Amino acid sequence: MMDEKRRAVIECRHVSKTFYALSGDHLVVDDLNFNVYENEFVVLFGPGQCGKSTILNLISGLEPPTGGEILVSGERVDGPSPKRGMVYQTTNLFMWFTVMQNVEFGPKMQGVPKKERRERAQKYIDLVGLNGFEHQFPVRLSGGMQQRVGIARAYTNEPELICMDEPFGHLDAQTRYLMEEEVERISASERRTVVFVTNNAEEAIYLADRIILLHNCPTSVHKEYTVDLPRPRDYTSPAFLALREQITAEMDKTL
Ligand SMILES: Nc1ncnc2c1ncn2[C@@H]1O[C@H](COP(=O)(O)OP(=O)(O)OP(=O)(O)O)[C@@H](O)[C@H]1O
Repeated sequence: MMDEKRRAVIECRHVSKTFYALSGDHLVVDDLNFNVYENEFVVLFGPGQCGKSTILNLISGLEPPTGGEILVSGERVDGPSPKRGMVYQTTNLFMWFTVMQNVEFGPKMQGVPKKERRERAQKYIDLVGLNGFEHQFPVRLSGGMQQRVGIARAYTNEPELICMDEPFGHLDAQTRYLMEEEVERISASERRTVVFVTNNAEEAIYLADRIILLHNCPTSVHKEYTVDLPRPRDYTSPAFLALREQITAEMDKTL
């Protein structure tokens, strides 16, 4: 069960977001309220185009809300910050940099001395299973390996919060399962506060401490589920399948 005394890393309070355009205003987020607690793995789950990426962009400070406020570690978000790491569906790696250069880029920009940032980058390269690939260029790596680089890059900044926006959406089913297991393993050994976006119920249940089911656009919190199945989870266990059925049926009500 969630211990409400834990420190809130994210506080979304009455958040709304409207995109203004000549063709008409588009209300995408409407009175969104939720907290995410320290070291919690929260999955934002909802139908396609409901506004999940928009919420992550608001939390990471890439977009300002039009109403309400978002606090991260008690401070109002008013722009992007290296304290909030992002992992995207497309890896956005620098193709002309090696794996090591990609992973150490964040600390380098923050002026972390070379020895320290190399050690830090190596720790996370090892953690994601890319030991031996430090000097390869991303183009030589598979999609799953490129996502590992993206994850190592996010962790190497040692952010207080990592946002992952459908990071395995482009991967084939088998690689996706493998990467879900990898994220499970990484977050078991390196606890972080993670907000992970998906529209895949299985992925949500496999990874989440808590699932926030979102309404269709304009989005807000429809329902929350604390997932207390033992880890690593078994996709085929009766409890897993029952929860999947329950959440999928509930999602149909949000459409
Ligand atoms: N910069 C923008 N300007 C105008 N409309 C936008 C902008 N960004 C997102 N939208 C609109 O907001 C709605 C929600 O988009 P968003 O990408 O947040 O949904 P999503 O749930 O992440 O979708 P998916 O599951 O397909 O990735 C969509 O209708 C989209 O067209």
